[in-house]
Amino acid sequence: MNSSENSAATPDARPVIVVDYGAQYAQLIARRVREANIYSEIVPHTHSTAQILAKNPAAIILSGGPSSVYAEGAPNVGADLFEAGVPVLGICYGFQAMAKALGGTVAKTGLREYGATDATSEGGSRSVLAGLPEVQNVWMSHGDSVSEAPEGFEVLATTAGAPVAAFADAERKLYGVQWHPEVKHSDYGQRVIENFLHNEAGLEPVWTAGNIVEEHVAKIREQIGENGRAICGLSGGVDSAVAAAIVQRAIGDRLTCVFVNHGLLRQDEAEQVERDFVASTGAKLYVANEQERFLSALAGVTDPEEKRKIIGREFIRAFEAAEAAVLNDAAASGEKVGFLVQGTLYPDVVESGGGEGAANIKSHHNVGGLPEDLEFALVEPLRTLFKDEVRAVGAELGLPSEIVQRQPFPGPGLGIRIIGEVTEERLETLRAADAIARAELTAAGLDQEVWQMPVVLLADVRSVGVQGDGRTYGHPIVLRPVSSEDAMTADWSRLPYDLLARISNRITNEVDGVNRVVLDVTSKPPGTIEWE
Ligand SMILES: Nc1ncnc2c1ncn2[C@@H]1O[C@H](COP(=O)(O)OP(=O)(O)OP(=O)(O)O)[C@@H](O)[C@H]1O
Ligand SMILES: O=c1[nH]c(=O)c2[nH+]cn([C@@H]3O[C@H](COP(=O)(O)O)[C@@H](O)[C@H]3O)c2[nH]1
Ligand SMILES: NC(=O)CC[C@H](N)C(=O)O
Ligand SMILES: [Mg+2]
Repeated sequence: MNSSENSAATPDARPVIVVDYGAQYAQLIARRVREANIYSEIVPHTHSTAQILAKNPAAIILSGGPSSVYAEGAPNVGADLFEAGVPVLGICYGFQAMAKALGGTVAKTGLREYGATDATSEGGSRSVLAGLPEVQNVWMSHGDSVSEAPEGFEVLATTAGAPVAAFADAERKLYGVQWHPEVKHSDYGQRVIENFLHNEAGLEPVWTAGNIVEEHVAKIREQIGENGRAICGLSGGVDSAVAAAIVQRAIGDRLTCVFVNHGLLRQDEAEQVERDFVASTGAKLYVANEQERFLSALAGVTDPEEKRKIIGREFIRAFEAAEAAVLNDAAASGEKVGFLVQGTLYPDVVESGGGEGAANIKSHHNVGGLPEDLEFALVEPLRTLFKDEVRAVGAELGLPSEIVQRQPFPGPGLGIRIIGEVTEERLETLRAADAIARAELTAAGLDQEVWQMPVVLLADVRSVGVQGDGRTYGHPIVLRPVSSEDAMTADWSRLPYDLLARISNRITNEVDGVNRVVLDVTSKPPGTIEWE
């Protein structure tokens, strides 16, 4: 998505639906569609044709997947999906499933293609390959092939291992490619996707940062009403700052931001949020000092999910208390209250098991960690966006780059970075170590290279050390620097050794009770970014 000019047009609310056949790349397909300035959502292949069509899709993309279409129990696509008049693009497994459903032939050819391959296409209508060279480098990952295209289809390309590597039926607006246009290794992949969306399906590229802001401002005005008032949970992070700015644009000073100091913050964080946020936005800010509430609720708790649920619940209790403190008069005078703005993003929803068909990986405090007796009506303008999209929206709203480019910090804060029970003493230890690591990363000029760097205290692990000629029996600190595009996947950052050495030296010298610093070299998956 671009931060864009043509904000006058209204966005096409109809999504492009990506049907996920268990692909490694379903998320990536949705992102590429969004990069083409068209809104996209993912659904699992267990959705029936009726469920898919109920979403009123502007187009449909069938993803790749690990199965073979001819195997018993393989996920199928109903032939009725192709009769709805909605343009469809099949990719890899999706392409094969489409061929089979429409009467073509798919077989195990024994010709496996993994990685870079040349696809050749000559003459004909070109269709989704319009404007591409006749021989292009595409990225493949298949062992099955379409050997005969269904009736009515034109073969658009071939490769050494795939006699039918791409096909099209322009009349019915049905298309398929054996390769993966969504991965960057396919040289013209994005062009194939854009040809499909813009030229063949005829969709306007109007899903832009400017339009998202306009659409949400209008929706929020309607939801909150003429005389409604709202509070916004503000953390100092990007998401809540952008959410607050959108809502402020919609209802002005009928919005009050509430910053909860839950005692799980990093060093100097509370002061910094109070200072910077108000200075750059002029928003009304109420600071709720709730350290006691959270720490006593967390006493004795070690299970990560339990911690998250407790923190999610206490956040809501803190918001209720704050609302009573700041909006009591408004409620008494008959104004509408009870709206809570949160900076919830798409990945928070997916990881909390709220993405359709997704597993519950961990309960994000603002989604899966919400209590059942929640009485607020939630206002979540960023709920369908990825982080980089939120940053584009923030820039569009004119927020300063210190806020827009800020590294993420989870709402449950240091509470999920102490492995073991959360106590005041452990928080102090972790705060000191974290402050050193952050200061050194900043001094090395690497804040923008690194997505975020959780610093974790293994409070229940001890190891033997030697410091000042004496034996120590202390705790390890874990550094978890990662690079990422949207927090859904991540890789560990290759920080320079001398920087790591400086951080390690300073932490073991300056922080009492810590005698060892270790580096987490796990990507996501399999590890998540946070340890709990
Ligand atoms: N200390 C806090 N006080 C009030 N609200 C909070 C606090 N921490 C988190 N929240 C709420 O929970 C939401 C989700 O937190 P999350 O950390 O994902 O977002 P963020 O802090 O706004 O941005 P970032 O992900 O960049 O840290 C926030 O957008 C905000 O509404
Ligand atoms: O506001 C939040 N509430 C939460 O409960 C939460 N849990 C993880 N995170 C942040 O989400 C991103 C992905 O983290 P994980 O790989 O650990 O799931 C990373 O950026 C994490 O810091 C949270 N943010
Ligand atoms: N990546 C895919 O979608 C693979 C599809 C199918 N399993 C094959 O091997 O051809
Ligand atoms: Mg945060």
